[in-house]
Amino acid sequence: MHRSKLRLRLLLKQLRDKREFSRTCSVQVKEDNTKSIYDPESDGEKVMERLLHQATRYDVFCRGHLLHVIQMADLYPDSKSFVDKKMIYPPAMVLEHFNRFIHSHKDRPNPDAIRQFVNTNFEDFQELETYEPSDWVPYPAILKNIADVHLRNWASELNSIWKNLTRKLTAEVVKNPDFFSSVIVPNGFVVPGGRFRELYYWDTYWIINGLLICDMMDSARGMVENLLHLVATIGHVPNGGRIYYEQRTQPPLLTQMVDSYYKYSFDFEFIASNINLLDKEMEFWLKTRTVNIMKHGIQYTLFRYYASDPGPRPESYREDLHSAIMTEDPIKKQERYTSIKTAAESGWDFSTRWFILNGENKGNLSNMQTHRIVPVDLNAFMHKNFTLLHSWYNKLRNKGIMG
Ligand SMILES: OC[C@H]1O[C@H](O[C@H]2O[C@H](CO)[C@@H](O)[C@H](O)[C@H]2O)[C@H](O)[C@@H](O)[C@@H]1O
Repeated sequence: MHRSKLRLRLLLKQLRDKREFSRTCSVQVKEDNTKSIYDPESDGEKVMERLLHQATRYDVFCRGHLLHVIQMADLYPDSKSFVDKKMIYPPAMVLEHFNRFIHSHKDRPNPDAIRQFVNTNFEDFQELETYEPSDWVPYPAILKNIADVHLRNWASELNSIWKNLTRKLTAEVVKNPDFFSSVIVPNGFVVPGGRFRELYYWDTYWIINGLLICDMMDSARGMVENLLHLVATIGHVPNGGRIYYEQRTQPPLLTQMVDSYYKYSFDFEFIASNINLLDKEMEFWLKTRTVNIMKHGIQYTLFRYYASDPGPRPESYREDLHSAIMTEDPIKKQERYTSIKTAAESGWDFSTRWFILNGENKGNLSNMQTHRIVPVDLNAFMHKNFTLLHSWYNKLRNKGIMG
């Protein structure tokens, strides 16, 4: 058979697999991709080129057949290990290799073959490097105010941890982001540590308050700028600095981080030049995370956490799929995934506070219904955000900066 026809057949098969897979696992398939390929008038080679060109790192690390096969093979104790790897080839080529691989194993590769496939197409890579922040000082002013010697030593030890947890993306990642799941940000950042090797949204709130206490104003501003950059590029702050976190956010504390920075720096210029982005984040919450509640004949618009993108969490794929395995109905299955992802978005993950059983806050993990709860703390955060923005807009107006 002509080579291009054979490749086209492989692609058609992959699309069919994806469709079947999307039926069972509710994973999204880009419908326009399937349109022209079934058009008998279309030039198969060109269509294939276009499809392969369109493939992105999202098709490898966030959705699709490859992710499903690799994560379900149970290769690593922590599913996050796979989605944090580097691709050795561009995404389109990795997917083409996968098509050939899956076809040559008649759709049923064994775990050893899958491991071999991963080892030839992916590698572990140090995406981050440690560096000593230029504003780090061994004796921040706060230490002088701590009378108790034990507490002062403890605070001094805490201050030295900044040097262990500060990271920046390596030049290789910034130059070739398509090979990685990392999201590019302009400045260095502090990571939580352990398996959490990337920045996290709400962790950054406490981190920057700690940095400010330790006189590290530039580092704190740099981290706030990273989150503002994410709002500018993605439209909201993702859960963390990985593409597989982009569909969920975390407790909305960016405006309050700007406020913390302002309280130390008195830099109102910083607020003035970024207020549009803070506003943009609020728009995101208003458009995607509100519910209307009627009480005593009055309608209230309140906020909830809600991450409803299809399928399991890519970084905990196998675990989530297993937790929904007993649920046959695809709508209920997706509800389960939504509930898990929404719990992750809340930052509290799998807390008993998200359980609902027979209308009461009871039950177990299988009764988790995070997206059906209106959390008081989330609404308090949003209230504070709007109050701050209101006062800053007033100040800008009084200064004649805004009409
Ligand atoms: O310290 C970073 C974050 O760690 C936990 O959440 C993260 O890991 C979860 C499990 O892999 C994942 O579901 C979640 O999306 C991640 O944010 C912790 O629960 C978070 O509060 C914390 O920000």
